[in-house]
Amino acid sequence: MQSTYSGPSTPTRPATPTQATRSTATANRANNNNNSPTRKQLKEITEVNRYINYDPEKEPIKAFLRIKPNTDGEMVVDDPYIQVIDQVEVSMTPPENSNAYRTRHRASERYRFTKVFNEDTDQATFYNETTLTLVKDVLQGENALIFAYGVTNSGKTYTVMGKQPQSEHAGLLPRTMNTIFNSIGGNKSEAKIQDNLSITADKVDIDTNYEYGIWVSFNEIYNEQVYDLLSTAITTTAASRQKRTQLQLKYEQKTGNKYVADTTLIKIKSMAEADAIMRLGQQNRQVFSTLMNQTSSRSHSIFTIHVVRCPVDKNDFVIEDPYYASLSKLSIVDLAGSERYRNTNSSGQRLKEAGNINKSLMVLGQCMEILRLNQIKNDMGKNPTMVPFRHSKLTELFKSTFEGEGKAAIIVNVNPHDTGYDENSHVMKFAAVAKDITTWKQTHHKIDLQNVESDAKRLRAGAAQRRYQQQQQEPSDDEDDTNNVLFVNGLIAQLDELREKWMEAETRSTTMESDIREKISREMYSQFKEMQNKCLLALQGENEMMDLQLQKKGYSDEALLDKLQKRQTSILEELTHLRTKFDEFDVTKNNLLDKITKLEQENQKERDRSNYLQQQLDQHSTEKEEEEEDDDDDQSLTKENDDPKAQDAFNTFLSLRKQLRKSIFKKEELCKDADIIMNQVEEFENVTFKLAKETKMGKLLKLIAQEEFEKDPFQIKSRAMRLFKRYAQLPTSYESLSKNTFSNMAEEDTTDIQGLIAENAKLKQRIKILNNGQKRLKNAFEKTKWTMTMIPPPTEDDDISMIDGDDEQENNGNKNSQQSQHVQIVNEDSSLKRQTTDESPSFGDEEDESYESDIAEILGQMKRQKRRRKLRAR
Ligand SMILES: Nc1ncnc2c1ncn2[C@@H]1O[C@H](COP(=O)(O)OP(=O)(O)OP(=O)(O)O)[C@@H](O)[C@H]1O
Repeated sequence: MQSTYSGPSTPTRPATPTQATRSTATANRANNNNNSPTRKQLKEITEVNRYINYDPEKEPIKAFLRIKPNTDGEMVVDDPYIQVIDQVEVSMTPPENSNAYRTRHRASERYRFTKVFNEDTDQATFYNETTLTLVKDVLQGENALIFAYGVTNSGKTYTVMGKQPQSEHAGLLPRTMNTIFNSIGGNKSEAKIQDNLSITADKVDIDTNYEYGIWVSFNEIYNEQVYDLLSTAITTTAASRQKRTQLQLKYEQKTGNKYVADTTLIKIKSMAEADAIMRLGQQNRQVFSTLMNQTSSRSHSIFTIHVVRCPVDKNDFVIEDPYYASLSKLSIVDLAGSERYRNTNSSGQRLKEAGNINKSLMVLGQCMEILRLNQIKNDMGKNPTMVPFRHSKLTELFKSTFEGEGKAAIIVNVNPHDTGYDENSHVMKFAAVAKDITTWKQTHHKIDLQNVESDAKRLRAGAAQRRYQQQQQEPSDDEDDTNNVLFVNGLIAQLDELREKWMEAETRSTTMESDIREKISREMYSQFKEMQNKCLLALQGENEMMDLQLQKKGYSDEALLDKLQKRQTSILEELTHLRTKFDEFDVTKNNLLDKITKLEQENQKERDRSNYLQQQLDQHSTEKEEEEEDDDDDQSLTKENDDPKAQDAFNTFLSLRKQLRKSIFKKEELCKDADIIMNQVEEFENVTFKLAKETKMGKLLKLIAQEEFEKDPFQIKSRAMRLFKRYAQLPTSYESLSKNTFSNMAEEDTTDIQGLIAENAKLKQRIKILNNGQKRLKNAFEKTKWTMTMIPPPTEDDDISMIDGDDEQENNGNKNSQQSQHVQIVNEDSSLKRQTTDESPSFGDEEDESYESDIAEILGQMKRQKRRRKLRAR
């Protein structure tokens, strides 16, 4: 049966007189005014344009209104606010309880549609007058989109899917599938479907020069996420829903349009299969209850039919070349309820759902509005505004359709018995905007199949068979039916073949892919193996080299070890030798120490003897001097004093002076006799200055007063000072005495002194020799001690002759670090050699110097005593 659908076309319909008049006037005003038009003006311009500037290449979005009948159990609105004026127009009068009544106006509003379907419209009529033409377009290779818009419980799902029994209440989706299979599948298919579904079999003319393949997908947009309703893994519990795989929208490389990536795409072979698929999707669809409607759908469902067409040439060859094949799509969308969430008492998840539903619907409305404005702007030569398609998944997915790639139809469902005026007014306005949008008609270039040369060809089986039968038999009325059956069978066989080919192609591609993968993996594996072998070979070579090197190294190590062991042995021998030497040196050292002790004792004895001799020498010298002085004094006094009394006094006083001098300067300490003599001097009467001077008593007293005594128990020193002062205060009338007493020393005395000096010199020489011996012994002792306790650091002059020639060659550059042990031993040895062989001492000058200083001190003492004597003489 051929469709008789010829639905009303909005562009051809005249506007109502009032609208047309008002719109034209407004448009004229807008044209005369260069300022930007207001929204109202734009709307009016659109109305005018729709009729005046009709473009046959453009296709406006069709908008169908379906008013839901009052079904059982629904609340009945007292005052119906929708009145159907005619087939394309309704008016809505705001009731008193509506917001519109309170805030804006009370006058009724009129809304025009492509077609208005009242409550009595059955499903078949609605389908035939709204969808059938789009199905035809899809089978001819065009894209189409139908979406049902309306508040909850307005009849959207009923319109799209229908309800049981399907024979009467099948929605436009099953009817579409039925039409498609009727159209492309032939009579047999039709009969089968009728038995099962009891849907009136609509059929559209198709281009028989094509073979058709039908594929379907069923998706859901819920909370701005896209899901697959045909996924086998779908579960129905709310918790598991959260884990459903979210699908992504991706760009088609060829067209740049968005599609749902990785969604299940099922090839449908019959209406029965299509029905099963639809029911599966419906079961999986999200349905949540709200306070307003227990069966309210909270998601948008999208059922897409993909029609693939492959051309058939005049020789009944199906050209399976993708270049000639075409794909067209028909999407049927059951939108979620468009009510506003504040009216639903929603909360939590429901509120989020409502927000998202309304967001996508709001974006859909915005897109429609801007598309419409852009059309007007385009007519006025202005730049278009960006359409916010990407603000929601729904608009993003159907962007291409709204932009002109295919036809679109909106089914607006209203339920005036249950839904409030304000909600339905909103829906009406949306539809009013949508219907003003035009999309471009798609032009299909006829493919010239006469000279198609393609490798992807196969003979259409059914057609060949039919042709053969036609040639064999003359046609008759009965035969016509038979031929039809044959034709249908041929078509079915052809489709089966097509399907098989399809499957083959798929299998081939899958096999090829797997083969390629396997080949690549084999190739990679072989390359990997080759690389592995190479690496292994290289490693083996390296390993062998290493082994060789290790062997060589092992050999040289052994040699080195042997050498080291030899060296160790030689070092041990050296060590033993040195230890023996050390023991010997130890004995020598002890002997030397004994010798040193003896020499020191001898030295001390010699020193004592030297001191004794020095004392003797001093005493002798002093006595000589005194005798000399005494002789000299006596001689002078004899010459100068003729008076006997004076002479006596002089002699007595002189005697006292001599006694006093002897007593004081010959003894270490001032003893009793000095005190007695001093008393006599103090008590001596009539002492004159002259007497004190001539007897040199004053001088002696002065010397005594200046001298330092170890002990002075009788205060000789202070008493001498007092006497000296007393004598000094006496009147002076004497002549000075002769001065030099030493120059007249007797010759024999000088001889004695010379003898003593000579003896002293001999003693000195002997002391020096002893000191030298002592010093050498000390030196030897110190060396021995140094060897035992500390080893000095090596010097450049140190002997390293113990290191053999080979070692020197091996150890060039780091001698010091490796030979310290040898150097230490050699040092010790060489030092010991030096100690035993050197005649002249290398140190020990301090001892010499101390000895010399001792001698110098002795001589100094002698000189001092001599000087003192001279002073005394003076
Ligand atoms: N034209 C009609 N004739 C008979 N029954 C109808 C009609 N329209 C709707 N119904 C019935 O009304 C009820 C609500 O309709 P439906 O479920 O299609 O509303 P809806 O808009 O899809 O709601 P939701 O947005 O919640 O999915 C259903 O039981 C449906 O069968």
